[in-house]
Amino acid sequence: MATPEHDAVLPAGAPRQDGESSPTVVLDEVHVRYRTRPTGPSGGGAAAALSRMLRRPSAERSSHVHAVRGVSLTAYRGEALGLVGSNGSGKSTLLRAVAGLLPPDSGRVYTEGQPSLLGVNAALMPDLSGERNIVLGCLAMGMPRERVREYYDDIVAFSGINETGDFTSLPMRTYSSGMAARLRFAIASCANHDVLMIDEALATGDRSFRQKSQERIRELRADASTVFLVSHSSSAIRETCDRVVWLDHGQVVLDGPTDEVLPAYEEAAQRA
Ligand SMILES: Nc1ncnc2c1ncn2[C@@H]1O[C@H](COP(=O)(O)OP(=O)(O)OP(=O)(O)O)[C@@H](O)[C@H]1O
Repeated sequence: MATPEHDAVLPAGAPRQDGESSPTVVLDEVHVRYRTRPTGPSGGGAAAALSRMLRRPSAERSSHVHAVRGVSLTAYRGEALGLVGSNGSGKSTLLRAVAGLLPPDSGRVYTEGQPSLLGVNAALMPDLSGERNIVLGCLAMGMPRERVREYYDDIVAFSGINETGDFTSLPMRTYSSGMAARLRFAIASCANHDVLMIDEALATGDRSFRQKSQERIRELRADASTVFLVSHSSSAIRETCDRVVWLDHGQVVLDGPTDEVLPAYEEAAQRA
């Protein structure tokens, strides 16, 4: 069995194509399991004591969810790759493994640079103002302070959060979910990334914002970034991605051009 590992750089032996289309992410037989423990009433109350007395010994054992099962794929510079699959098929887990947030149990993840994961729950601070979150978010992505100042106005303009008032000075908890999602996307996509992963973050924006973000994704790709997009919206995938990976129960069902994989996935989803 291969050693579980997340390698920051692609090894010399990784498959390479000529010129610009070099690989940015290589997954080699990646397996990810979550350890889970059965829940029950806790603490010293009567319900907890009764629950402990009634619990069978086997329920004490922790079990696991095998969320990603032997996924292998290679993503290249300039590629936008959509991940589709039903709820619980392992899409978010796979992205978290690529981002280095979840170490694989076995198999290997090679990435070029540090991938940035933009999820619906990206860690912005609800009690801090939009302005503070922009600065902290950029610093957290490793951007030098001077660059943050340089990008600040663009981020505010792109997010559109000040269109109806001075929202940058207000705490983020006062934002609508769509505004927060727009700000997250604006922060994450302001700089070039070798690998940018977007997990359903486009879903909350309105139509005009979705168009703007798709345009931004095209620019990132033109600058040779690789973009992963997880979405339940076929139109977002169709408009953004040229390649689609369909996951089911943690395994790759199909991996290929969008116009081949997406119709097959949609047909299977309709039958289910
Ligand atoms: N923190 C966790 N602990 C235990 N199991 C988890 C955890 N997160 C996800 N899982 C399980 O792992 C499997 C894959 O979940 P994942 O969130 O990756 O799927 P998904 O394809 O992104 O789903 P969705 O489309 O609903 O967002 C599911 O069975 C889920 O219940």
